[in-house]
Amino acid sequence: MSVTAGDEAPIARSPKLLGKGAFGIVYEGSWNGEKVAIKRIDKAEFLVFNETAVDSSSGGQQREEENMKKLLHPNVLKLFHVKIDENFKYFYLEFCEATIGDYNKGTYTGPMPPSEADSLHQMASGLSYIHAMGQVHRDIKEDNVLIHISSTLKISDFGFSKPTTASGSYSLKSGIKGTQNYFSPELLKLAEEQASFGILAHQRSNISSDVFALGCVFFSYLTKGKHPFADARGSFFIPANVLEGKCKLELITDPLFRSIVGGMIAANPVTRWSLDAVELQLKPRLTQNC
Ligand SMILES: Nc1ncnc2c1ncn2[C@@H]1O[C@H](COP(=O)(O)OP(=O)(O)OP(=O)(O)O)[C@@H](O)[C@H]1O
Repeated sequence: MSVTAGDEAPIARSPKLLGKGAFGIVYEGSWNGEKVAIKRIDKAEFLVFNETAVDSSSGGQQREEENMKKLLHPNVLKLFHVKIDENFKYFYLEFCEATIGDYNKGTYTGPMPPSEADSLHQMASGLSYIHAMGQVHRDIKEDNVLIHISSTLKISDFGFSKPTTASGSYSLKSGIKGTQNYFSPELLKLAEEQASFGILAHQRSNISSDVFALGCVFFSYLTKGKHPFADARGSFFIPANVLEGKCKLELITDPLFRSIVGGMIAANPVTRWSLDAVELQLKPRLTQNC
């Protein structure tokens, strides 16, 4: 991983747009002759968007860079290079074909891992590695699992990631971050407290909230895009259903996958399954040597 500064435009004149996120635009580009995805973050926009939530130690883009630099795993998106100019910061990322969200919607029909168990295992293995490296992701969702042409799934987008203690806990002093429809019940309760009383300087959360979010991603992957806590009223009611434990596990037809997802989205973080347990349960079904 390298960092450079300079005026030379890193993005071609008419670049191919790959997607847009809350913090930046992603274009196709090249790095050392290899096709890459370049995520361009506008420094000013980022600061306005994040002004109430800046960590005392670093902003999100700095965090994304620092955290990604340390990670090297087949199921975690690789950061090759960072370039900085007056207005933007550019992340040169491993190029992927689509997201799990695209696959679920049917807009991506390219190469995938050979079986559902392989896909689930790859996602669990990437997240487990991130946790083992002492980080919590905090924004696991179907659009943050990318599909590489080699039929490999990769966890991406480290803008909200943070260091954890050895036991997997982390401070909420910079606020609760992430995507609400993937929040665990304990995070939703803390978010309600935060809305009433302000930022919870002394509260802590734990990597098990990432496991809950990945359980929701597993569910949507296995049901082609459904959310376990959505009902006929639409996605607006997902948080209320999470708090009431109203989920539709029966939509997963395979009993093993149903029990794994049930364990991952358990309401109680203490009894929620660990990723080690998830990987162990999937092992007999794997067709690939992971
Ligand atoms: N490495 C990549 N290769 C190919 N496409 C990518 C890559 N990274 C991101 N994209 C595309 O760009 C989109 C935006 O990605 P980005 O990480 O900026 O935001 P997001 O995670 O989708 O949203 P948000 O940041 O709002 O949570 C993705 O949904 C995906 O379609």
